[in-house]
Amino acid sequence: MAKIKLYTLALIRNDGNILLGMKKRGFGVGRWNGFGGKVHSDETILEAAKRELLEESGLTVNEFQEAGILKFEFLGEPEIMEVHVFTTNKYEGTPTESEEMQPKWFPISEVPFNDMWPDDILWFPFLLKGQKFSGYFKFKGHSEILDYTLEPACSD
Ligand SMILES: CCc1c(NC2CC2)nc(N)nc1N1CCCCC1
Repeated sequence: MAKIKLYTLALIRNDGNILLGMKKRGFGVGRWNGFGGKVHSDETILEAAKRELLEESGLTVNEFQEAGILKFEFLGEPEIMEVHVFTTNKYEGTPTESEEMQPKWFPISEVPFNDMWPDDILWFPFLLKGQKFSGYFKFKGHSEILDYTLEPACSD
């Protein structure tokens, strides 16, 4: 039976810009991404999203918008990664480099998809339009999408 592991991913907006972080080590190193990570057993998904964002970027967020849910399967691996994606333009603090991430603001028109996870270019349009989405991706390794589904999701 596939084991589902919960993750968070937060994308911070500021007018026409979006905050991304260059991953400095570990899973996804060398790629720009939102801020997030594993949900611990003693916290809610929202608490994890806030904690990971603060740890990785120095920003404090009290109000997240649910943007969507992404499920990832990797060929040959039993674990399904379920990523809860959040967005907000209400935050406090200044983006600060952490051990994990080097943050940088990008104009929406200049999102560096070539240096991001390959799925991102597919679901970012939903996020940028404020249209909730639900996606499932089957990967071979960390760069090849074998197949996927992606659709608008109803709010509740
Ligand atoms: C689940 C991996 C992943 C991803 N796709 C990967 C090919 C499967 N895309 C994006 N943007 N973020 C991802 N993570 C966000 C939560 C922390 C871990 C990395």
